[in-house]
Amino acid sequence: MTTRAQFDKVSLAFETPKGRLNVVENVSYDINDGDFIAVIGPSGCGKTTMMSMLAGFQKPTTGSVLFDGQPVTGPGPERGVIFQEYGVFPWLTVKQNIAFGLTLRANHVAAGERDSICDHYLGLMGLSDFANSYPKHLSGGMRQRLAIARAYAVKPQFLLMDEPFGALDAQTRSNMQNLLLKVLQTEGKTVMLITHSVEEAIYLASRIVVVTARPARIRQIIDVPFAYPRDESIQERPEFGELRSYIKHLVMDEYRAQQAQMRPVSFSE
Ligand SMILES: Nc1ncnc2c1ncn2[C@@H]1O[C@H](COP(=O)(O)OP(=O)(O)OP(=O)(O)O)[C@@H](O)[C@H]1O
Repeated sequence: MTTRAQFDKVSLAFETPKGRLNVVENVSYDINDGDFIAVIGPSGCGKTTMMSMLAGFQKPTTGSVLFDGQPVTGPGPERGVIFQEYGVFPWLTVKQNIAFGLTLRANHVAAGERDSICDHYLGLMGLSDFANSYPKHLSGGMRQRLAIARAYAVKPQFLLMDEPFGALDAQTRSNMQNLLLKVLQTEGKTVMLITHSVEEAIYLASRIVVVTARPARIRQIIDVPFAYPRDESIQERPEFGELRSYIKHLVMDEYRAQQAQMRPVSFSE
């Protein structure tokens, strides 16, 4: 199996006015081609920071983050990113936003094809009626779907998704999860997804990385025992319920540790 991404003894600390804040500590794991990794852990523990090193937005303080065997030095077209506050340009219309990545050199496609790709994703994301609207006229959930459409449209091999479905209502969230599974099945991608939902992690992922309260360390890596393609019926299976209880327990444990740490916020040095 080909290794696509590697975290090798990765730590990251921020220098803040109050001292050094350790956010990620000694994290090592590999992401292989075709893996779907879900990262779960308490709020503020360092999940986004961990992902942003693979996206190329942050550099580790010690250790290394590799993509296809090379140290990550910045963002790249093979890594499609859906971050919470990233990816929708307010000065472009909905359709222009989806088309944007397809006009860049790395993903360039001819105008006619660009149009049909845009129409396809506008339809899939339920945004066809808003093709010529600007993002400020969209609801939070619609903006989020637009960010997803933009990332999918350029067909990156590797998707980095930070809480991509967090702002969506339950029905849309479930539609988006099923659509992601379909996209993976047809396009064969590798995914790293941050989520707060244990159910979402089990339903979508092949492996779940449970991280500790800050600084984020690996608490446990769990293989999800369900084959792809998956459908919602797996959520009724007893193994799904057992895994859910087990992971919720781990996450709750770390959540409590994080709460204890918050009073007062702990800075080293
Ligand atoms: N540039 C920065 N400078 C200083 N501190 C930072 C910086 N970026 C993040 N932090 C701090 O690092 C910690 C981890 O943040 P991060 O966003 O990685 O957590 P998270 O687990 O993704 O949280 P959430 O689940 O709430 O999105 C937080 O305490 C945050 O305030």
